[in-house]
Amino acid sequence: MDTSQSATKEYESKYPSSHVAEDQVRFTKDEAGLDYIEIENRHATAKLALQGAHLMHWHPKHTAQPVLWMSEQSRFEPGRSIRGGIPLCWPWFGAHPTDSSLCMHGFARVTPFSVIDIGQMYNGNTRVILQMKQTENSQRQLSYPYTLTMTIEIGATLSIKLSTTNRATQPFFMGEAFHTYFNVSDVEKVSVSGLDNTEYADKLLDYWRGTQEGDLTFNQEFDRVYVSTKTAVKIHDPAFNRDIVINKKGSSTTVVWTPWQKKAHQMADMAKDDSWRKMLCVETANAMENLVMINPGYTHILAVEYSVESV
Ligand SMILES: O=P(O)(O)OC[C@H]1O[C@@H](O)[C@H](O)[C@@H](O)[C@@H]1O
Repeated sequence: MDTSQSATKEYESKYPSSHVAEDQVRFTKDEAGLDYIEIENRHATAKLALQGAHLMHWHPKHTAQPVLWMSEQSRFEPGRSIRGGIPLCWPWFGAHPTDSSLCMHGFARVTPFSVIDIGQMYNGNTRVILQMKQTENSQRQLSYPYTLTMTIEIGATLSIKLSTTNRATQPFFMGEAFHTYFNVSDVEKVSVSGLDNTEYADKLLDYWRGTQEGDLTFNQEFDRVYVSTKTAVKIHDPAFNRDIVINKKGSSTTVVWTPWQKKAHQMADMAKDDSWRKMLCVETANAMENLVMINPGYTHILAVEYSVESV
């Protein structure tokens, strides 16, 4: 029996009542013990890690190139975040507001999730519902009771919903983001529209505040948090003959980041070549003054839909 068969058997015995779309889904496990779900349906291929509900690959069949970028040097280890794809930042974005010893971008991206359901949709899409497990590490960092559920629908478009329910008796504040690494032809040859006239904090200038004029283009390290913006954003990539369209709901912040060579080469999980040029992060977020307050018993949903248009 190969690793994927035994992982599937293990899954079936754990989740006997789940509606598994067997011909679309394969469960695998690597040597480090991380679990993955590989999906192929008539619209797309995808792969996700259960640690961090982390989508690593999505390639709609109507486009020549995958949409998500993954670092070839990414490490796959329990408790370590994966470089590329869609890391999930929760329940804070960036550094923890009061305790710098806690991990950057929150603990969700290094916490295992359980499978709640996997099913085939009427339109041929595959929907995966995952819920974050409570671990000693997560409880140490957030003692409030909550439920965090991620719903990922894989098709010609990709829809992701992160739902946070406050199960405590007092309100709680949180930051969050889908920290998506997009696969681009060359970061210097793409532009981003949809943020014209939007206020931003520039992390490279100690959070200096400015207002965006026109489309974004990139010729050096770029790290800006665009605040109080709910608009759709497009990545125009003429060399790949496509636009990537990012439509969002429940998000008031968009973060745009490219490390450029020096920073990319300082990162242990990025290659010391030019592969950083093939990525651009456009993150659907709630951060800074757009933190979300959830009242007891209420649920907040952060949602995004990615689609690819030929140009
Ligand atoms: O290395 P990490 O923790 O995944 O963060 C990567 C980047 O994430 C971006 O969202 C931040 O704006 C950057 O400042 C940061 O460098």
